Amino acid sequence: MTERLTADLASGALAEALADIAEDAARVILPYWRSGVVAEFKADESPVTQADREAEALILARLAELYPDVPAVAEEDHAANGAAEVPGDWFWLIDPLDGTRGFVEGRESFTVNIALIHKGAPVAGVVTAPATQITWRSAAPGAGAFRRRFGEVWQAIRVRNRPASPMALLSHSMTDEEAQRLASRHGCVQWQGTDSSLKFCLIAEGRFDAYPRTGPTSEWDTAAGQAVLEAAGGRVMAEDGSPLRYGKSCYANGGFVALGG
Ligand SMILES: Nc1ncnc2c1ncn2[C@@H]1O[C@H](COP(=O)(O)O)[C@@H](OP(=O)(O)O)[C@H]1O
Ligand SMILES: [Mg+2]
Repeated sequence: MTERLTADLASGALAEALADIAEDAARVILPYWRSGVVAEFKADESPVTQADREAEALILARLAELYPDVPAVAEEDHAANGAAEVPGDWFWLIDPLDGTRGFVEGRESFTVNIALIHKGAPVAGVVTAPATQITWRSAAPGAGAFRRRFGEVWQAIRVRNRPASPMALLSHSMTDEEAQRLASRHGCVQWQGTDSSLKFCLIAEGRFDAYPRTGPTSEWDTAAGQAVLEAAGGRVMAEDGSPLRYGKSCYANGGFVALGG
């Protein structure tokens, strides 16, 4: 069933195909940005917009066309139809618009996220930032990570060695006091608040060093970012110090820390 999938994963063609799909989803999202888009609120009180739904529909249709046998777990489908059983060894994890709150408020830091999971590990992933038109992706296993501006050539990226004054990225969803405490717990004197999975990508390209998170996230919020960061030489650890894994109960993550070099 997965012969073509595994061949494309091994050659890097899969990650490139995911990048094209995520950029097309970004083109669906962009007209809604800073255009008075209205958020509705889901049962868990998180916001959703027409842009989230249209982008997810595009991604699901394109993945089904390319790899019809691979099941998909996507944020908005999950919210509308409830928790599906965790699929088999291979599945997609999709967040069509991560950072919806910032998107609605007109900030730049929102992303499209597609990851391939194999036996609990994110083995390929792509994150696209529609507002700045930048995409980050994994490659063939062991072949690093890349970023490009839409329409330009791919550039290799890598985490930086931990500097003397490491810098943390944190969710906006905490007070300054909480953020300061969390950053210093991970040896960082400076920190910056940033929405969405962009945090993983900024560490992957060597501009920041740590992204600690204590509050809840869902697996589709982190899987693609983790795939990019790991491919760039970083890691994402659950609270017990082991790599963050996927296909957990209700697709819910506990705390974690993402680290560069
Ligand atoms: N209580 C909660 N449970 C699960 N996920 C939560 C959550 N509060 C926030 N999140 C997730 O955190 C994401 C935002 O992260 P950040 O604060 O780093 O920008 C949201 O993504 P969406 O915007 O896709 O809903 C949402 O999924
Ligand atoms: Mg999200």
